[in-house]
Amino acid sequence: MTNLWRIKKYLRPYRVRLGILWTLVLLNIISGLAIPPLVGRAIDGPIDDGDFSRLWPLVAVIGCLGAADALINLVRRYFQTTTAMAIEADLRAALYEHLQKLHTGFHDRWQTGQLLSRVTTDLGMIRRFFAGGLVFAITSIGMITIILAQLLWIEWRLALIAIASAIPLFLIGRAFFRDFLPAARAEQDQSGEVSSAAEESALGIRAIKALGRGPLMASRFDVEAKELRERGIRKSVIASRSWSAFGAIASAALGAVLVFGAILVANGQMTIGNLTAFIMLQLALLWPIEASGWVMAHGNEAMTAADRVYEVFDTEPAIQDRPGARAVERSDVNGELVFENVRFAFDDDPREILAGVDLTVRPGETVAIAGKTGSGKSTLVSLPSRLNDPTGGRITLDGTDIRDLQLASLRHVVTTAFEEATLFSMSVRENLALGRPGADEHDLEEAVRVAQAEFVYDLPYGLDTRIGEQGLSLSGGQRQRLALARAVVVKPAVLVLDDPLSALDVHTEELVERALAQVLQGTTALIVVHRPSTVALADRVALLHEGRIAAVGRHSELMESSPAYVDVLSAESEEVAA
Ligand SMILES: Nc1ncnc2c1ncn2[C@@H]1O[C@H](COP(=O)(O)OP(=O)(O)OP(=O)(O)O)[C@@H](O)[C@H]1O
Repeated sequence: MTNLWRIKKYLRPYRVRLGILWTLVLLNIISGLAIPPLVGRAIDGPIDDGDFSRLWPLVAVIGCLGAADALINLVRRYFQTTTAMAIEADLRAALYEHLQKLHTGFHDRWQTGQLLSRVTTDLGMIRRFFAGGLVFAITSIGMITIILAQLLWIEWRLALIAIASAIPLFLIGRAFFRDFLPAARAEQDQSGEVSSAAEESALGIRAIKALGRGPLMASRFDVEAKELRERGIRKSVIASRSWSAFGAIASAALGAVLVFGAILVANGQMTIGNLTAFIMLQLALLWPIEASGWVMAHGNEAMTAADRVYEVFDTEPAIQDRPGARAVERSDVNGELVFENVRFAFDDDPREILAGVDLTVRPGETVAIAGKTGSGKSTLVSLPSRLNDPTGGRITLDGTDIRDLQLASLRHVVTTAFEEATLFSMSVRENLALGRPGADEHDLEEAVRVAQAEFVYDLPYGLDTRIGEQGLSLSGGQRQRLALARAVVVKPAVLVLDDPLSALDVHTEELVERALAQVLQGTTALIVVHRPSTVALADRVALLHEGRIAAVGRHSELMESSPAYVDVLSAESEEVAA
């Protein structure tokens, strides 16, 4: 309950709307429950006396109350739905913003499907609770209280029968809470597993087809989907059992009232009009009692949904601005990047990937990082833009620890292009300008030229062509060149390139390198290299070996002085040749 309660801060901006909503709910209850006593009065009065002149005014009042009830209902539903949707949209935006702040380690650990189901299904459940369950709950409590008061007023002995039926209802409700909550959680978690499986299959469709593993993946998906179905059925069985029991007890209570009511009428202790009003009210009680089963189910689902959503909200962004962090302007940066005894280990992994890296990259210098596969090159270059933070030592930019610089401004100054070129479902122009929304036509043209990505002008709508999810309609090399152009557009002070030319043919790579060399003049750059040809871009090369920089120098010097360096490059070139 506590997590669902925490959502109240998202309700605050809608205070006025919620105020109107609750007033309408109250009016709805009053207009609905005023009718049965009036019917009773009509039966015992004008109908019993056969005095129709007194009947019509009562009929008119009952008619007006019915019409008012329907109208209020309509307006209430409008407020209820629009307010709940607005709250859901706010929560979704907040959750998305929070996900953006969480460091990459969080996203490595969490399956995307589990996050997707939280952003979609779980928030939907919370909305349905606020739009339906909560309003029903409050309406039901209000109705039950007023109806019980009316029943006691009309005939207390019959009212006791109605009240006695509350005991088994309470017991069933308690058992329901005990069983339904874990069942709902299990179903929601499994729904995340199914989303993950579907998402992985969609992303990996090429690999699945190429390996001829369609049937295998389908059968694995089937297992997850069946599990979801079974958990869903288990949950529904618990809910239906309780709802049926609720309905059965309420109907039994109604039957008992009919029998005892008939005896009281026969003995002249109760009028027929009062018995009719009593039964009408008790029938009106059936609805909130039945609805309470539904409300409890929704409430439970919303509680587990809120727990799942707050698991994400409660994860503190591991990489944040330090207190007193200052903004850094591109124009103020010289670009001296220094790694001082930098250590790094991934969460929950005792191995140190970096075990004391010392490296100075001078302003405007291009340093290539070479090393065996898995030696930690990508890890090392993820540190200057704070995609990860070192677990020991520090990195300075112009002498200031990068953790003392505001994160948002740091990432405008230090930009990275990765080997895995992720493009977004937007136009080529939007993709290019992602890191610098104010970039003009000339900046984009220059970046496209540097990355040898002129093919974009031949796309059906040139720069305005919308490229598909992950740029799937482009080749690997084309995507890589666009991602490189995107990093170049930013004109950062420090450019980090994590093997961004791996998918290019040797000829294109040479052209890109030649153009890139001009851009790199005056830009501090850190480039992960695999191919000896890419090393040509660098002023110096640093060899990463067993978590440390084992050698630094010009390529030609290292070729002479470092057998380990020769080994790494020859291994890489054999791989490339293969
Ligand atoms: N998110 C992660 N969690 C745990 N370990 C990781 C994670 N990412 C990478 N590693 C491990 O860290 C080590 C270094 O990986 P990294 O990707 O930095 O190496 P690399 O030198 O860039 O490799 P390659 O040349 O193959 O791209 C590897 O052993 C890898 O298995």
